[in-house]
Amino acid sequence: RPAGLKVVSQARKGLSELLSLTKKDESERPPPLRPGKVSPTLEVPPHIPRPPYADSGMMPDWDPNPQIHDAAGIEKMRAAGRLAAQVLDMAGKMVAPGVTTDEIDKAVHKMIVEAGAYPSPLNYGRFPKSVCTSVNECICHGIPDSRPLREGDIINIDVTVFLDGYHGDTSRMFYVGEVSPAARQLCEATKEALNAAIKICGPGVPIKEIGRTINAIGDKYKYGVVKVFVGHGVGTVFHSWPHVAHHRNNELGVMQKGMTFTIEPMFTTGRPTERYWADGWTAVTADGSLAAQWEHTLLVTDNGVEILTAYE
Ligand SMILES: COc1cccc(Cn2ccc3cc(C(=O)NO)cnc32)c1
Ligand SMILES: [Co+2]
Ligand SMILES: [Co+2]
Repeated sequence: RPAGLKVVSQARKGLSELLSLTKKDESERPPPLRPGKVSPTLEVPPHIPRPPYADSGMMPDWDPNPQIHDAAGIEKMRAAGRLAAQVLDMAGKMVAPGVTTDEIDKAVHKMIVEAGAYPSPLNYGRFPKSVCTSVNECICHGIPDSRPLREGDIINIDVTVFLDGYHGDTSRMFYVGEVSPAARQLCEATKEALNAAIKICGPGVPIKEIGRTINAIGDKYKYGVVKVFVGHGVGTVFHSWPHVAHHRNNELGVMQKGMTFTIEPMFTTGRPTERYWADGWTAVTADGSLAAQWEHTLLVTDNGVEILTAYE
């Protein structure tokens, strides 16, 4: 097709897409396309113990039982949490303008495998990469790709490792160069909410107290509190009971000594409702507002909780 005509047809396509953006109802708009390309899947050497879904790509139903450990299990959960925190720290040090999330994925994959562990997200529900990288309006489960990070971006890096039969799961926010005060406040407030929730945890405490505590902080800053994604029991399986809601709720269940679970609140600067990219998986805020998330894996102790994924 002569170049001139091609330009006209592209302009027409762009215009119609622009017009479609003016439509009020978000669901009428075509789902956003991923800006980058997802690279081929990386291998994990066969000698490394792997979770059952590693070969099937299944996303198993959540185990209905809490993950409660004896002394030996606690030691293994400590080791998995420690490795996850170390890998996350390494990944965070890579964050800079021009670095792609695919490069971060490759470095995370390498460090986890060299530690003799399996990167838990890989092939979990057919997730194609070894870490979740959620940038700006991406709420969680962002898939690493060829998009270079840009000055002013905020990024959540979510690392889960499967070490010696136990998962450790943690995530943090990182700034790409200088970010706006509004973006910074969102990230700090979300971290404040996670820390406040951790403080109220302990044996016998109702799990719903977590959501009450986090929701109150979201309200204080007038942020959206994401409801659709929750924290979870974690241990020999990636996800189990309890569902740990980050909003006010009436879920049953209390924390028990020896139990391990995550708290992973997500706040948004706009409305907390999600929509999905054309890949059908990547959850982004429907109104394009920024989202932030922090996550720790916790162990309920005699008088509180131990943060298994703590970092200096
Ligand atoms: C394209 O396959 C997808 C797309 C989205 C989500 C998934 C499933 N999944 C993958 C990684 C992952 C991490 C958690 C977690 O608990 N983070 O703290 C939960 N689900 C997860 C697969
Ligand atoms: Co996580
Ligand atoms: Co998690």
